[in-house]
Amino acid sequence: MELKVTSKKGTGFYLRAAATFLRGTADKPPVPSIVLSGAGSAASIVADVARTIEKQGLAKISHLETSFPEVGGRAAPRLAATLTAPWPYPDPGSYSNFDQVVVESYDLDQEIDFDKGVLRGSILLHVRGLESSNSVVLDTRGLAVTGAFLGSETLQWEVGSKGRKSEALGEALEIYFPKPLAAKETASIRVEYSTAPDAVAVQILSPEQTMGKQHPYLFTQCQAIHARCLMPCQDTPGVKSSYKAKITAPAPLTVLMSAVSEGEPESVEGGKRRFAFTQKVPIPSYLLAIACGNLVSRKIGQRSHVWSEPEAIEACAFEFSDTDKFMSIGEKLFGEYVWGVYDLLVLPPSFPYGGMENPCLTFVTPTLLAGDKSLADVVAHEITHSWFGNLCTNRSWECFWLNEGFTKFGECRIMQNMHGKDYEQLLLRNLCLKLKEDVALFGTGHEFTKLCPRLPGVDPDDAFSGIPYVKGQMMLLHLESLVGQERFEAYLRAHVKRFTGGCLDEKDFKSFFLEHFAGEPAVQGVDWNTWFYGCGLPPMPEVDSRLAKEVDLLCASLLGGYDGAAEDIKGWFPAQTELLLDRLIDHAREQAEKKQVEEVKSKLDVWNAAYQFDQTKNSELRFRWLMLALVCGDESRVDAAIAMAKEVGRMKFTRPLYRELAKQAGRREKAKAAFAVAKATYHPITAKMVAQDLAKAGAES
Ligand SMILES: CC/C=C\C/C=C\C[C@@H](O)/C=C/C=C/C=C\[C@@H](O)CCCC(=O)O
Ligand SMILES: [Zn+2]
Repeated sequence: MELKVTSKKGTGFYLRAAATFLRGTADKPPVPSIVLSGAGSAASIVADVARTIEKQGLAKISHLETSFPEVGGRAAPRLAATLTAPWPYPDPGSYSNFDQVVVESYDLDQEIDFDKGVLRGSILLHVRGLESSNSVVLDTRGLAVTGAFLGSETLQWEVGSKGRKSEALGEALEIYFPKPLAAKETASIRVEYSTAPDAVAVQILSPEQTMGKQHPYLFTQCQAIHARCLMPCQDTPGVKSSYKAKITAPAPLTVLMSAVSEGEPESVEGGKRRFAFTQKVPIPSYLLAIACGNLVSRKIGQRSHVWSEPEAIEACAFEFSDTDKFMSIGEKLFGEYVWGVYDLLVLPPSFPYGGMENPCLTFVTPTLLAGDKSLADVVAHEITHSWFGNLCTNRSWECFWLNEGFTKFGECRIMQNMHGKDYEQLLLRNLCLKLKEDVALFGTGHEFTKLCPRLPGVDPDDAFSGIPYVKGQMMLLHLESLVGQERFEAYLRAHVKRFTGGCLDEKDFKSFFLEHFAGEPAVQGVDWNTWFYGCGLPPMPEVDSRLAKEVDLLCASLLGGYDGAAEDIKGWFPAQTELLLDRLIDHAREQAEKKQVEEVKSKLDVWNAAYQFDQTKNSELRFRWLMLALVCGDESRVDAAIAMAKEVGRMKFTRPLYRELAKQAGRREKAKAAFAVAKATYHPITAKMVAQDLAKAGAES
């Protein structure tokens, strides 16, 4: 919520408005935070209002930003103050009362109805009281609840009770116990419900949208707070539950879950089959996953099968044949793999992420199918989540970096074991560029550039970027540089042992690190607060890589007028070519700022003749090449860029392509038209985020 302050209305007006938003009204729930901004004389109104609201105890000033934009040829002071209300629930992204009652396990029983686009059935929640409580509060979004029961007894329930509903968090479902549930007492509550056809967690593809064109396909994506669209749950990473599930689907479709299969499905009436699963390791709600389609599998390792539609299975089995190698390096580095099975499911192109670490069954995008295993590092990343994230879990989305920073570190360490230190350094060089770009996108003083941002009542999708990944990895590399690699890797194994099965936040991380290295002078001077709560870029690590130097040399030659030749990059790692393109994009952006990009643009066809970028099958290279063309203002590749944005729903590619297209008026219309067509084929999360990006681009133009 943003309030733009002008000096036409006085302090009293904005004070009343801010207080009304923060307190809420009979028909509008309170907003968790407000940004007040104003320039010139309005800046002092912003300051007055913010100070008064804080004095009244309604909210705290969580961020202040001063800038001096030019207004009418003169620099005027501008002040933006973020006021954040105290968050009344135990998790910033959930309404659930898991500080009073916890869901220890559940049994999910659902039938997939492709015709109606919903899942229908029940969930039996096994809860335990932590203190005496009258009700259990669960998260939901759009669920049609038809009943709640304790055995055969009907329970009272209410949706959105006590104003707990919002666009960002959905609607609380409060179920009242017939008598208070005492501490340590258990109860099993059954809720009957069906999901909404527009549930953000679920994408249903028509047969025409699949490779085989014969059968529909369904898959879910619950991270960060979308599990509540699938089931009433305590949708916070701070609660872990084991589960059993029975999912019924029309034959001959196969159902897969983030769990171990109970074997062959049972046939049920109406030409359907019921699949059963057990996940005995307690997991947070965001790791629940379901997929259903015409799926086949191939064994690719001791504990691993790859699943996909039949048309792609051979290509998938080849691409991911290094899975066992990653697994054994992961076990050597981080400890025993406890999940039994490690399968991969290759989804349709609309899958919104590179990979999702659903336990026992990693979901991956088909954009990894480069034909040469060069993009399988995403699998190393997802395997690393088997320890960081899935066993040792961020307590809330405000410390997401404890999942992703550790995992990025671990992924690169697996790669060091595969290809050597120099290769890990090369990856780091690429990541430094990525971090710079992501920080620039939010703006260097933005809350979301912190390693631990405040996210009360915020949909974590809005805060998502590479920052928790790379800034987190950099913090760990910094700590490693203080104690040495061997001791740091031993610490990682100790960290896994310490936090396995539980959750942690940055304070738990810090105190265990200091406990582990007690008495070690090297770790005494760590500036923890700047790492955790400082905005913008951290100190960049010194990168020393022969592989990166080769790239720098070629980049300098190309920019110095050399035309390039295929042999230049023969035998290169694709990550080197990625770095080359990233560096060219960086250069083109600088030139575009100075309105001098024509020279780079004039070289694109020449470089393409040398390196065949237009023909690449590697999605990372294709994406960078098309971005370079867009930054250069190359009209001849706009259609190719639009084609990639339409065909691939992986947000890492789709969002930057749309954003770049939308920067210029003419292309913006093309981008909007493309989105209007492609929207229906995207996953709901991609559709939501691209719509936001395009709206923002329109507003800023
Ligand atoms: C500070 C950020 C706070 C919270 C973000 C929490 C969750 C983000 C949510 O939007 C879900 C993210 C899911 C990510 C899944 C996989 C990624 O690792 C993929 C990375 C990009 C890619 O390779 O396509
Ligand atoms: Zn990850």
